[in-house]
Amino acid sequence: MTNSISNLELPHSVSLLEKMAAESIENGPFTYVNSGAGNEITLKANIDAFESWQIVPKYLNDVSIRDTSSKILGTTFLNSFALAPVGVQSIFHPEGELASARAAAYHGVPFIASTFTSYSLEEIATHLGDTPRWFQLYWSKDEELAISMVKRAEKAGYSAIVITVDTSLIGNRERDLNNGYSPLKLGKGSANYINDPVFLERFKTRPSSDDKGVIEKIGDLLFNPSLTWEDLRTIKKHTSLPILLKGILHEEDASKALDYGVDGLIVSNHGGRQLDGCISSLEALPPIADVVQGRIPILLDSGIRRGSDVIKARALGASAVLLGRPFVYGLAVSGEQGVRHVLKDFINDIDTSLALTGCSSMTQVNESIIRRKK
Ligand SMILES: Cc1cc2nc3c(=O)[nH]c(=O)nc-3n(C[C@H](O)[C@H](O)[C@H](O)COP(=O)(O)O)c2cc1C
Ligand SMILES: CCCCCCC(=O)C(=O)O
Repeated sequence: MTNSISNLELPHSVSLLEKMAAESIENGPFTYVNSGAGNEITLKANIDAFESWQIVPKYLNDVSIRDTSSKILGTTFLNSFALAPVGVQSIFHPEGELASARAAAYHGVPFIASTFTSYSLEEIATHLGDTPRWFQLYWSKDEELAISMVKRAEKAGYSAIVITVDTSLIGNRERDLNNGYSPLKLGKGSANYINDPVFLERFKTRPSSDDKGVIEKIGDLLFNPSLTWEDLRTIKKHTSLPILLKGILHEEDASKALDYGVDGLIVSNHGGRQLDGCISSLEALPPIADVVQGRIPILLDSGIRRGSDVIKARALGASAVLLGRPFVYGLAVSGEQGVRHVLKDFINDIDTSLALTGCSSMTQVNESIIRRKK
């Protein structure tokens, strides 16, 4: 890995950074972040969907002072976005989540830590300062382990739990399969498991991340295909933190989420990494927003690449978005500096896009400024 290019040499577009990332790290990890499931139709649809909507700006408003923030479940999103939960970040840079956490803290961008990280959720928290953080839960087959992770997150200052629901199994990621590349088998996402008291109790002795038995056990426990809506009642009994569901695409599921007292939704197809051929996130958003009617916040990810995407997502009903692959490309190219660079550009682009839409605040962005391309 090179991972140490000076900021002056870093490009100001995600597509160029993506090319640079391909040259900076090995093919296995690059393909892992870059690829999607199956024929990558949904991966492409996520980007195309943003192109199929157009902003119709309204001018001659005073936009000299602007506010790009939004407040969601008590968390201030300074620029209406957070970092998406991304697992195994040490395959892109040795400092992995610690580097991206420091970059997030530098810019005050909320951070969502994955269950499947290379560093433990407690260690990541120490690199975040007072930056808002949420914890993404892969609800383990071992319920006690899942609850233990939630409790640890609560103790480490994470202020919401994001349960990913689109991952009953891992998607059919053909390019990774063809490469024979699996970060799970390399033991790169074990930190939250080998530091968990419930997991340790099952193992009796302290396991190491590259122990074959540990890797097998994590692989077995990681996802829980038997999970149902009723299981949400269990988690609510064990934590007072707000619960968001990540991966909601159907408006009927949004309606069920309201019935089950869920606190927020993240409309997402996991960046096209799970079910190929499923709807793009942006297309899924309007019917969900219709059902929700502002009762709980809606966030969106999958395909967010530039500031105008944030404006479009907001206009169609999202309060904020999550940034995924672009920050990982920055991490791969230049560690913390690379992520900082991506965040700086993205923040500037959001601010510029807001002003050029003719709005001085995100609260003014609504359906009146967006039209579907004919
Ligand atoms: C390398 C990588 C790892 C990811 N790991 C997780 C994860 O651990 N948990 C999760 O809920 N989503 C995970 N995601 C999905 C992201 O949270 C997000 O939904 C997706 O990246 C959005 O698509 P985009 O990056 O194309 O915008 C991962 C995505 C990538 C690219
Ligand atoms: C190799 C299995 C781990 C999957 C967890 C990370 C993830 O969600 C992803 O999309 O990749």
